[in-house]
Formats: sequence, C-alpha cells, structure tokens
Amino acid sequence: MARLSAIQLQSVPDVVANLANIKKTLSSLPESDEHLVVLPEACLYFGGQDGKQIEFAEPLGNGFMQQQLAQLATQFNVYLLAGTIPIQSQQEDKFTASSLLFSPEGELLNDYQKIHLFDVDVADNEKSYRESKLTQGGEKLSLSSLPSFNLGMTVCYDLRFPELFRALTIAGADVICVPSAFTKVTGKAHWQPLLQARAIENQVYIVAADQEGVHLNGRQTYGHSMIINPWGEIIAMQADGAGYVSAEFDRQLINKIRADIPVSRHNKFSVKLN
Ligand SMILES: O=C(O)CNC(=O)[C@H](CS)NC(=O)CCC(=O)C(=O)O
Repeated sequence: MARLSAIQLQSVPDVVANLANIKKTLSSLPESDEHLVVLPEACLYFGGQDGKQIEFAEPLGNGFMQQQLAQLATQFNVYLLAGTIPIQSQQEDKFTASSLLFSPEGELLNDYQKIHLFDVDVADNEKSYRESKLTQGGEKLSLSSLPSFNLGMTVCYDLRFPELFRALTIAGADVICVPSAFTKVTGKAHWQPLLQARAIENQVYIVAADQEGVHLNGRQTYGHSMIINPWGEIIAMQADGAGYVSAEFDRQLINKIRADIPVSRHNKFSVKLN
C-alpha cells in the first residue's frame, strides 16, 4: 500500500541548513515501496528578508536546490513534494512560489505555481501580508499520476478556495496536498475546519504540511500538520515542533465513501477546468 507523509519544519533563511533538517527527518520516516512525502511551503527558505528569494530563485528544472531535492528523493526512495521553492518568473522583480514533485528516480515530474496570493490583513505582529509584491501567481491546475493515486497540488492560502479543490477532484485527484506556512492567528481559527471540509466535500485524502514556530523575522506559524482521510477523520497530526506525520493511503476507503455518498454524481454545479 502507498504511504503518505508530511514533514513539519521550522525553516530558517538558510537553504543548506533546511536541507540538512529535511534529510534528518527523511531518514526517520517509515519505509514504503510507494511513499509521497510533502514538505511545507517555503521549505528551503523562510523567515528571512522579504525579496531575498529573487537573488537565488532558480530556472525551472535546473539549479542547486532542485538538484539537492532530487537527490533526497532518490536517496530515500520517495516521491518528494517540495512545498514551494522560489522559481524564476517572466517578471524580473518577481518569483513564482512553485511546488515541485520529484520521483524516486530523481526526475522532476511536475510543478505547480501557487495561484492564490496572500494579500490580506491579519491581526498578528506582521499586521499585513502582500505576497503579490514579490510573487507571480500561477493560473494552471497541477495534477500528477503516481502508481496508486492521482495527486492534486495546492499551496497554503489556496485552501480558502474550494473551487480549486473541486476542479482538482473533477480532474481525478484522490489525494490533495496543502503545503503551507499558515499564520498562527488564522491557523488557530481556520486551519483544521477548512482542511476537513476540503477532505469531506471532495472525498479525498488531504496531506497538509505546515511550518511551525517563531521564525527569525518574527513571523509565527501554526504547525498542526495533518493527514485527513476522505471521511474527514484526522488520521495523523503533529501540533507543535518539528517532526512528521504519516499514514497509509486506502483506495478501498475512497471507493466506498464515493459509492455510498455519490456527491460528484449529485452535484448540480460544474466548475470550469483549464
Ligand atoms: O512568505 C513566505 O516566505 C512563504 N509564504 C507564505 O508564508 C505565504 C504567503 S505570505 N503564507 C500564506 O499563504 C498564509 C496563508 C494563511 O495563513 C491563511 O490563509 O490564513
């Protein structure tokens, strides 16, 4: 059976240090023939000076960060989903927050550019976030076929847009990943119910890997990485600290829930796929 894991990180603005932490955690994960491991948003650089990412953003498919991630996927025999790393965009003064999926052979299988950007006011010490100042948003759905399931990709603030999750489900997703750096304030209020709702309404597994802690620039993230089954049950959760959560993917459970409560057949509204 396939295994799903999410790593919870307290990432720092130091790519090499974050890679070392990820490697250590990968070495402690249970082994499985087919294993998807999801890293949080901004897994290799977080909590630093805003805009620094533009200096080391890589072209898609080429560069130090991507080589290192590919090597980790191979070494630990996992499908490795790097939550986001900065990738060069067409606009010189911006990068894309891109999720990259590497195969156990070290091949870059797919990329997803975060679509919804966090331009919001939050009652925490940052007061406001304007992600679109530095980040170019994406427009396309990203879905990947792994041997046992189809993986739909989203990032963080995307969690608040159920239409994206519905579109991925209609396109065939069985598992949807939500690598995140959710703020502590909004996380406490919204993280778990939103994740459970997305799992229940789409009858999919949700793998949510979050940043946790107080980061170097004072930002606080919520943690509570979790795996939720298509019935909406939290089957693995880590509240605080660095670590990981892991659970088995059960195809029969998806089939049963979708047969018993056939929401996709009953649905009277359709969404546009692109
Ligand atoms: O800035 C970085 O280095 C990495 N990116 C993030 O932390 C992003 C954009 S600021 N955070 C979110 O999307 C939080 C969403 C959230 O917390 C919510 O929807 O409530």
